[in-house]
Amino acid sequence: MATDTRGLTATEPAVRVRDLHRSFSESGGVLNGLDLDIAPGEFVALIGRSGTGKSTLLRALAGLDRDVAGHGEIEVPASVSVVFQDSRLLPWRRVLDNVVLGLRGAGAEERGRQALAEVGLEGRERSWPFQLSGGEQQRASLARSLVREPQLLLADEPFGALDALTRLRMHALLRKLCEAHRPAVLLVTHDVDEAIALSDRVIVLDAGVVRADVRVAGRSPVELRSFLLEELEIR
Ligand SMILES: Nc1ncnc2c1ncn2[C@@H]1O[C@H](COP(=O)(O)OP(=O)(O)OP(=O)(O)O)[C@@H](O)[C@H]1O
Repeated sequence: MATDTRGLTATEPAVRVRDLHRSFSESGGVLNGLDLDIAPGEFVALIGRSGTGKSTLLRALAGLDRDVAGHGEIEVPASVSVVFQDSRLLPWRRVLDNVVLGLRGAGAEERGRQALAEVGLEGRERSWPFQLSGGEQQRASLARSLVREPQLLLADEPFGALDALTRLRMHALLRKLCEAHRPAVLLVTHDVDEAIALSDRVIVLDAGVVRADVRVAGRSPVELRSFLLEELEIR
């Protein structure tokens, strides 16, 4: 199996990646011996210039890259949820049905309703996805992830398509949800300010390896921002 999944103990990292290599052609690797640990409950943002392998890493962790086997070690928790830039709600199912899709057990629907209430979509259970705004669709997508109580939440530019104000609202919501549910989070973003605002740690990926790995706590956001922009070679 490509990805090793397991239950977690308090002392183990939620995510452990060692010497991960991935290439898609003869001409060079996209991931070039990447190492990464994420602690349970830790929120890590992953930034890097376009094409540096962020989505490739996320797909490998999500188990969506079937050909990554044998290219390094990947350990992730048993329950992983993924949120993408588009909500990926099924258009032919109502919002609540999307949220609980695949869930079993008598309490599934009630848990779905609670998750929708948590993201501020109480009363929209029977709406169709097309009846929701872009931000509401992303909130439904977050509810669909969180109702599964993942130990790891992977998010690939989840707010990239939203306007600035909706984005800020989604930041506050995501922080609140993560504080309540405490999944480990890996958030891929192009937005340095989003990375600083949301995360405990920011990782800069460059040419498929970790170029910088910084803790946010205790650092001035202004100084951290300029350090990260330098690491991204944006001056
Ligand atoms: N399935 C694939 N087949 C061929 N090439 C791929 C595949 N997936 C990714 N690549 C290539 O790997 C490189 C890294 O892609 P990836 O999507 O991981 O970058 P990224 O850092 O997420 O970029 P961006 O910030 O632009 O989204 C790119 O050159 C891309 O074309």
